[in-house]
Amino acid sequence: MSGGSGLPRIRIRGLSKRFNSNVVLEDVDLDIMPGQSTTIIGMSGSGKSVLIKCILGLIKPDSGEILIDGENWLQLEEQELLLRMRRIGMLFQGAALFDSLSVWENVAFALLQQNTGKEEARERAIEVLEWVGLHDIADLMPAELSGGMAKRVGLARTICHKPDIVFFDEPTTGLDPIMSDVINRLIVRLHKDSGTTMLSITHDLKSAAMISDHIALLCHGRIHRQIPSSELDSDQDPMLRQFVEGRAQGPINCSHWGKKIEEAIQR
Ligand SMILES: Nc1ncnc2c1ncn2[C@@H]1O[C@H](COP(=O)(O)OP(=O)(O)OP(=O)(O)O)[C@@H](O)[C@H]1O
Repeated sequence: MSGGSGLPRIRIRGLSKRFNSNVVLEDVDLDIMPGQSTTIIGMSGSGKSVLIKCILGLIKPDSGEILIDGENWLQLEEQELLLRMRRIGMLFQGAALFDSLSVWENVAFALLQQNTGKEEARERAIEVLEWVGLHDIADLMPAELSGGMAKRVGLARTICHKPDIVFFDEPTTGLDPIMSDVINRLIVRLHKDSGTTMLSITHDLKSAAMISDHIALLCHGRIHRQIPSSELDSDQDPMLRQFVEGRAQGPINCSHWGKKIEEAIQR
């Protein structure tokens, strides 16, 4: 399904979410155009996961709009939302494979849910497993996989049903630098070959620069700055620089860490 020229595939307006007194998102605005790959970066606890969970309908925001191809998903009935979710792919941080299903059944999970025949689903699963370099493990169980293999199986599962929009939650967390590079390269290839719209969250700046064409800094509950990823090293915004250079001191308010830590880093 096309987003149409000029219309963002994902448009977020005034999105706010608090947990009791903890204000996590406060008036978040974000546009992602069709075929764009955007990565949200930000400190631990800045609300990156909460933002993605709001988009996926896993957390209900307090206010705001989430428009996908111009349609407000927050106003959809559950059944309608489930139908729309078929167009979405999601790679969770820990790959989140089902232990009781074989690798190919995990990969083809969305297809099997959509009543695709078993043989056709297995064929497609093996095709995407080949794409991630794992064609010979279709009948293994998740417990038999290494972390890097599980991540690649998770990636195969994310794209098996040919989604229009893909979300990546920390795609390289817990992987060694070489396996991280493999995953980054697969994501880049996916983006190049399919033109899928992508939204990722990560702490890994190398990964962010590689897999995305735009980078957005989530800070103090808002998208503070959005830049082309090619400008990550040259952009002079003080908060962005503090984050990129990994400095504890600077304009990003770290008060939620507690007074003791603040005092310690001032010394
Ligand atoms: N279900 C929840 N109930 C209460 N508080 C929550 C819930 N989910 C998240 N939070 C709080 O929201 C804030 C943002 O959490 P979130 O997981 O989105 O951060 P993050 O930017 O993804 O961090 P990290 O990079 O460490 O994964 C944190 O203060 C967290 O404690």
